[in-house]
Amino acid sequence: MTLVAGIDSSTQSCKVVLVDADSGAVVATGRADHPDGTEVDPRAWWDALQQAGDGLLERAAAVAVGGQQHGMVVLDDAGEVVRPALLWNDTRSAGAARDLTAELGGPAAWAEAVGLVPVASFTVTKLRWLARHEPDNAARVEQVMLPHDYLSWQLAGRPNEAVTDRGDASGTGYWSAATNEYRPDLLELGFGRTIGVPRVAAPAEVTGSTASGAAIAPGTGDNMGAALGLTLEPGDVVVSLGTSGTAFAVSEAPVADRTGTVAGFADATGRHLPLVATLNAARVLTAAATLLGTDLAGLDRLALEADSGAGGLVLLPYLDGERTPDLPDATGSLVNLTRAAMTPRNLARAAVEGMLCGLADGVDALAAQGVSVRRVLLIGGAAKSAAVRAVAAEVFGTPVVVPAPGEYVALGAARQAAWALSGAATPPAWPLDVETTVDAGAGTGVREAYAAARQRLHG
Ligand SMILES: Nc1ncnc2c1ncn2[C@@H]1O[C@H](COP(=O)(O)OP(=O)(O)O)[C@@H](O)[C@H]1O
Ligand SMILES: O=C(CO)[C@@H](O)[C@H](O)COP(=O)(O)O
Repeated sequence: MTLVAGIDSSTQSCKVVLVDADSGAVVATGRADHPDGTEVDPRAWWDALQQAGDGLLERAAAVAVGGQQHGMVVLDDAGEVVRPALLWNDTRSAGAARDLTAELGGPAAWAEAVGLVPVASFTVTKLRWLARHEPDNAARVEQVMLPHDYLSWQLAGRPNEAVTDRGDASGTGYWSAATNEYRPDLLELGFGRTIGVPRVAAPAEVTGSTASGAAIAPGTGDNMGAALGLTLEPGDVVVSLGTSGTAFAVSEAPVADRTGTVAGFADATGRHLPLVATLNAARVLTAAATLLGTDLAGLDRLALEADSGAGGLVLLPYLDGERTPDLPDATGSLVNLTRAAMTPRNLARAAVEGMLCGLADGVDALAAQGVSVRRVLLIGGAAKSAAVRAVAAEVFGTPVVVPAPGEYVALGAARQAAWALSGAATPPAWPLDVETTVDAGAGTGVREAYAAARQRLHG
């Protein structure tokens, strides 16, 4: 049996799956936590990868890394980390995003150039922040890479040339998914000078080998990894509920949304991955559970006991600021409190509904860009919640498919590794097992109440 390994180095943890390259069956898994915070020393991810992959990576004939997108990893001329990486959910570069948008001539100019409009998540804004706020650190920077690029480079023994892929490169703000080219002018606009960037490999290229001799595939961003790990059909939209909430679909054509709501990313197969991301997803539920003095199972029970609409309560869940809508300095709000409504059940329900309404707006934004939405595939840590599944079917208004429990980012990376190893024109056909499908729920006014509250508080 030929084994391949897939890695998901995401915000909260590193997960490794060892998979039979022919069937896609998972034969072993590993996991290690990442440090908390919105800036993290990339060496901590490398440590976590070695821990999670211990006893697994050596058994693989090929390996690939899926990683959290956008994080700014800056290295000096000796390949050493200059400062901790600023992550996708670090909002300190919101001002830089506004400046960069204006400097290029506005949102439409950015959408046209690289398929996205700067917000604090994107790498180019973090480089601008670094250049303006830490000039001594900035002066030492020789090259910039993304979290998955850094780990692939470490796995390859830190070669002279670092490698990335279309998917992750498309989230930097200085690479265009429409033209498949870097935009050195935009990198320079952001950072003030030219620095090294990884080479963008072909989707199934073997880019190097590990110390134990495994072939290294290009890897990709975590959302692109998930798209590859799920066998998507036309009309499928994926909603991932991890630290971030994302809604995305594979498309043949590039997307350039000048409102900035949909980011025109590339996927990991040579196509495109229009995507909407929120900063507040699974952790809204953990915060709500803490507030209610319960755990996630308790929150789930309470939310399912409440009526749809939470007695009128609406949570705008901008607990870590927000990216979509673009409100980096926002905080959360709980509105429509009355004595009757203010029960633990309604609070739990409002947390689930608020988290999902932001993603439902994201699915609508994808549809507005021409994405066909026939069903939603729900993945990520919070997709385990029964309340989330039930509310999702209601607010999305489509059937909600919950794939069998699995680490779909890591599986997608493994599938890419198997593809690179095979030398075939297309990825291996691995089946997608479904745990359950929840029928579309009837509209109950939840989204309207959410939209009204958002309009009232944030315009
Ligand atoms: N049963 C559950 N209900 C709600 N949230 C859950 C459940 N199980 C795990 N989670 C949450 O899922 C999150 C981790 O999901 P994951 O997709 O691995 O995130 P990331 O990829 O961002 O690291 C954690 O915040 C965890 O609390
Ligand atoms: O910023 C984005 C997508 O644009 C996030 O989706 C990150 O890629 C982090 O993912 P998770 O750790 O939440 O999976």
